[in-house]
Amino acid sequence: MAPTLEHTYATAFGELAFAAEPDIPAGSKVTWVNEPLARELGLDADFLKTPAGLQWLTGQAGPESNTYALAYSGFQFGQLSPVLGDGRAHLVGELAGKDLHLKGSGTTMFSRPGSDGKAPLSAVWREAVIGESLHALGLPTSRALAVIETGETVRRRSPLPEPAGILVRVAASHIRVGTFQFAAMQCEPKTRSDLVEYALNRHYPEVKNAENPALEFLQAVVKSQAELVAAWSGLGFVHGVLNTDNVAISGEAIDFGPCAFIDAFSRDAVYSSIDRQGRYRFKNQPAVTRWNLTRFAEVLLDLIDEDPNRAIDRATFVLEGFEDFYQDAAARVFARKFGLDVQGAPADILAEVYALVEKTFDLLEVDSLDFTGFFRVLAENEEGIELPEALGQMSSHSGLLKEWWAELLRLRAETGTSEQAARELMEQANPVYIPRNLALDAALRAVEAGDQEPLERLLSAIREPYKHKPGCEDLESAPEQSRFFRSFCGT
Ligand SMILES: Nc1ncnc2c1ncn2[C@@H]1O[C@H](COP(=O)(O)OP(=O)(O)OP(=O)(O)O)[C@@H](O)[C@H]1O
Repeated sequence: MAPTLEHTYATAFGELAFAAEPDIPAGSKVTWVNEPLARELGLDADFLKTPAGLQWLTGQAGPESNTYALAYSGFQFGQLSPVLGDGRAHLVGELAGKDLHLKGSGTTMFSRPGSDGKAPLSAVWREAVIGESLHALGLPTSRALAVIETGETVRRRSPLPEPAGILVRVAASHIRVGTFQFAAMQCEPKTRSDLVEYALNRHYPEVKNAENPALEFLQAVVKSQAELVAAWSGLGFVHGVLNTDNVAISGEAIDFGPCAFIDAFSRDAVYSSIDRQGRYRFKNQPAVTRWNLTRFAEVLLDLIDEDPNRAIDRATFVLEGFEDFYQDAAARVFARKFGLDVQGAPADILAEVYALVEKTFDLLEVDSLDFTGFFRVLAENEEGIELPEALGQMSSHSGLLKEWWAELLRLRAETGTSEQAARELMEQANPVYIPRNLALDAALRAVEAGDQEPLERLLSAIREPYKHKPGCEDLESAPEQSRFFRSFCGT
C-alpha cells in the first residue's frame, strides 16, 4: 500500500491552488517506475505499476479527489503573462515534504486556449531522462517517479499523431518566481507574506527567524539560483526556457523542456526551436537568471521595507551579490573538473580558476570541441605533467592549448594539488555519460514505436555517469552529425 499524501500548500493557499481533476483515460498504464526514487520515498515500485498504483499516483485512490491546478504568472521571453498556471498539470499532494505532480494530465482552468492539456510521450521521457542525469551528476532537480502511457495520441511536430503520456514527477515544491508574481498581481498582500513564511519553512528553515524574512529569502534564492546555474555551466547544460514561471524558488531545476547538454561547444548554443533570438543560449544563463531574480525582488519590495527607496537599495545590494555567488560557485565547480583542490583557497586563487574557465571556453569554442569528451579526456590523462596527447589530437590550436595547459599546471602547483588528488577530483566531476542528444533522440523515437529498451539502456549508463560501462561505448561520445542537432519544443 502507499502512504496518504499531505496538502499543506493547497490548504494554506486557496487563492493559488484550485481543485482540478486530472484526465486519466481508461486504459492508461504505468509503463515505467523510477525504482531508486520509489525506494528513497519508501514506495513499493511493484505496487505503483498496478492499477491501484496508477490510482494512487494520479490522486484517485481516496474517496474524494484532492488534486489541484496551481496558479502562477510569468515573464515569458521577456513579456509578462499575468495568468499562466498549470494548464496541463496537477498537484497530487505532498509526500515527505515533496510535491507529487502530474504533467500531461488534461485541461484545467489555466489551459492555453485551444490546447489539449496533454503531453507527448517523447517529451515526458525527455524530462524523465534529463532529470535522472542531473540528479546522478549531483544537481538539485525535479525527478520523474513514473511514466504513464494513456493510449491517446497528440499532434505536435507534424500532422502525424504521436503517443501521449503523463509524467509523474517529484519536486521540492512547485513554488516558482511566477507564483510570487501571481500573488502580487492577483491576491491580497498577506498572501505574499504568508507565502514567504511558507517557502522559508519548507526550503530555507535556517533563515526562517531572520529579522527581515523577505530580504533573507531573496538572499537565499539568489544564492541557490547562482549555484544552480554554475552547476549547469560545469556540465555544458542548456535549460532551454528560463522564463520566470520555470524558476523554482527551492533552487531545483524544473520544467527543462527543450533542454540539452552541449556536444560541439559554443557559448551561443541554443537547442530550443522556439528560442529564435537565443535569449536562453548557454552563455546567457547567468545573466538571464539574474534578470529573473530582479523580477522576483520587485514583487518582494514592500515586504522588504515599507520605505520604497530603502527597499530598492536593500534588494539591489542582495542582487548585486549574484555575480560573486555565481563566480565563486563556477570556480569551485570547474576547479574539480580541472583537478584543483581549492578547499580553503583564498579568493584570488578562485578568481584565477574562474579566469581559466573563460580560457577553456575559448579553447573549446575555437574548434567546436565536444564539451563532455574534452573534460573526460583530461580526467583520464596518463601523462602526468606532459600535455595529454589525446587533447593535442583534439585541438588544432596548439599554441592556445599549451598556454592553457601551462596555466592549469601552475594552478595545480599553487593549490598544492597532488597528481593523485587531481585525478580523483576529475574522475568524479567529468562524466563519461550524459544523455547525448542523438542517442536520446533515437531512444525517444524507439519508445514512440513501442520499444522502451534503448531508454532503459541509456538510463542505466547515465545513472552511474563516472564509470565506463561495458557495452555502452556508443553512448560515450557524440557523433559528428550532432553538431546540427536542435531539439524540437513539441511539449
Ligand atoms: N498542451 C497544453 N494544453 C493546455 N495548456 C498548456 C499546454 N501546454 C502548455 N500549456 C500552458 O501554457 C502555459 C505556458 O506553458 P509553457 O510553455 O511554460 O508549458 P509548460 O506546460 O509549463 O511546459 P514546460 O514544463 O516545458 O515549461 C502554461 O500555463 C501551461 O500550462
